Amino acid sequence: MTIKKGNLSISSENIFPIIKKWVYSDHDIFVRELISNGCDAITKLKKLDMMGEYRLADDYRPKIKVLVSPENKTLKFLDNGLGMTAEEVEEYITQIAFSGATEFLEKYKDKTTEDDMIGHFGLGFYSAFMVADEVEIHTRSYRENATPVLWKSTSGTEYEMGEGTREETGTQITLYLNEDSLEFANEYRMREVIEKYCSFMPVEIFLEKEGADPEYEVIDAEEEKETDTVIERIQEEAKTEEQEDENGEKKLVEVSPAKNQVKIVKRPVSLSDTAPLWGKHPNECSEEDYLNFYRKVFLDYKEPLFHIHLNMDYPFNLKGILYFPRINTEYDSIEGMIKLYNNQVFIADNIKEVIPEFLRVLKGVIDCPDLPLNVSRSALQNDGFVNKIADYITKKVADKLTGMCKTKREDYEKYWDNISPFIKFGCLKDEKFSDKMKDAILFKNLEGNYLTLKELVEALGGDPQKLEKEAEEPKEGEETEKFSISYVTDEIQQSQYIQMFKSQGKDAVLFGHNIDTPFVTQLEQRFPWLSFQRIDAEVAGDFKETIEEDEKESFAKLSEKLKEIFRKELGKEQLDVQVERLKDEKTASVMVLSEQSRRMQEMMKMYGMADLGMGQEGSLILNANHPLVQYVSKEEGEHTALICRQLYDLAAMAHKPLSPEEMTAFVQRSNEILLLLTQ
Ligand SMILES: Nc1ncnc2c1ncn2[C@@H]1O[C@H](COP(=O)(O)OP(=O)(O)OP(=O)(O)O)[C@@H](O)[C@H]1O
Repeated sequence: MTIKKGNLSISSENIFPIIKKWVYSDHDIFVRELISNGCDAITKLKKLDMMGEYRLADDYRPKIKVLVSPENKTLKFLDNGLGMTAEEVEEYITQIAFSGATEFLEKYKDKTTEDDMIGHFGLGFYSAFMVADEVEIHTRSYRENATPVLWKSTSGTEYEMGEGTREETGTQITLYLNEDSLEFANEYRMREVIEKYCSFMPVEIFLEKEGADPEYEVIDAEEEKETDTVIERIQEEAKTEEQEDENGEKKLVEVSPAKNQVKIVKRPVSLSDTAPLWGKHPNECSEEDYLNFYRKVFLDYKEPLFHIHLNMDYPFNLKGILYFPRINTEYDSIEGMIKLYNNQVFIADNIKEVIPEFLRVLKGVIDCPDLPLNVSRSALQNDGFVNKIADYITKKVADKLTGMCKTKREDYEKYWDNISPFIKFGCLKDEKFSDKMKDAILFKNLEGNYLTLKELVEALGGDPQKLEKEAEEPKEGEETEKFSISYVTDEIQQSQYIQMFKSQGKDAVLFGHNIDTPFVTQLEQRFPWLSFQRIDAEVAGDFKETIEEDEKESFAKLSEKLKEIFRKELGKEQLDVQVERLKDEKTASVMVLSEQSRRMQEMMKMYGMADLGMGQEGSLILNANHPLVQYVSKEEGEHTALICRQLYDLAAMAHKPLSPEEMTAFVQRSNEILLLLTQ
């Protein structure tokens, strides 16, 4: 073969700045490109064998080898795939690969953000020049009597091609690393990159350090395999020990039997699992398999709650496993990780176009060979096919959850506190998901039982049938009668109200997460006859005794008097004070804030306007049945001021935390009260 020289249609001045920019973001991606080329070459050779166009040797074992050499500053990728003839190198490498690079350059030269590229597919072989000053290809085609080829390029824009020396079918790509990329000649760094991109490639991948001393291991003779390189056969004699028996006589006892062992060259361990769990049928996978897979992929030793195995061939090909992680919301940030693969080749984490936002708190893997990955992100967003994938994933997750709620209710309830924040988030983000989930949203009541909305409405004496109907636009002037459901956001702070509820046989639900506020707003929009209010929003009618007609006048006077005294003693002229006769005799005072005002306050807090003094103070409700209130209502006594302030603080505390000054005053006053007891 004559030596051929050539020039590529791109110049180093225009391509390198772009390649370099690319290098800074995903500078390790060339590993994926070169290894997946090797995988493709192997797949093609196996196909030729299947079609009868080539005969694979009986002991053929497809494999990719990566050799690092820190001394020589080289990196080699070897595959036993189909190899290339000189014509093929000319066509595929010189023309296609390099023209691919030109096309890439054309496409991305005006793009400045990383976001515009996804997966970086399409640059393939050329990506080697991101890290190498010089690249060599030694290849030999599977064709009979094929001449080996050596191709090299020192600049990425000029090349030289001639006859090579490779004897076996397949390809070796050698990278002479540039000074900025020497890290890739480090075995540990290379292992990390291969594990990142190639952990599940369909071909075994072995990493070795060139020229390293071989490592050995000793195994039992019966474990020896034909493929092992035996260094030495070891016959170990039985070991004996002198021991005393129960009669005190010394005897020789065998402590380990005679063994036949073999010293072999350490068996190489593939860095890729060629048959990942997601590709198997769910029936073939045990819980243990799912758990081990989770640990291996996410290095998370907390057990996930449960998983969903996605497995479909039609209308598109998609497989994957999604795990619901156990989340300690107090300490962990809820950040999931969904790894996207294309035919077992890792593409990227958390691609937002494919994985619906609310599911990005999950951990999992998705393999979708049909995904168009060589297009820009903006194109992905508008791609109907990609949207369908996201819809499908959402639907599957909803199916699994609703199925579990129906058939494994006990488990589902156990998981509920953990999974409810993201399910609610999903409902807020995705109407279809919200629709599907409507009978699988649980509400925890004061007894700690979990009820669906239907069960809850029924338990509270409402009509669950009404939930079947979506909201109808209320007619003009029409007032819908509200069905009110009380909720608790802080069991400790609101314990006084809970106590009142319990004593009257009333129930409420527990909402412990920020997401609950927007979530109930959504529910109320959907069912305008439903209204949620915090347990301290009002003192409902059933907690009060009715004031008889003939008492009304004197009761009004009493109320007026108490209002005046309290306002004066507290120095709060605007304070709303209401006097009631509460059935719960233990309660002297409570604070209420209407649901509407509270939501308004929360909203202002969210927008950072809490300090503008627009927040409303609650209303102080006094129980005229309580002796302390009765004491205050009598002519001004010695302790009136003390009692007024203490009753106010006690009521306010159950509502919101006291300020530091208020707290100090409260503690001092409490001590004063205790002192009075001692006198
Ligand atoms: N190790 C190899 N063995 C045999 N052929 C190879 C090898 N590496 C590259 N080729 C040939 O060179 C061509 C160009 O490779 P390149 O990686 O640039 O693009 P690609 O693999 O076709 O596409 P992609 O952009 O998805 O990587 C390949 O299609 C293949 O025919």
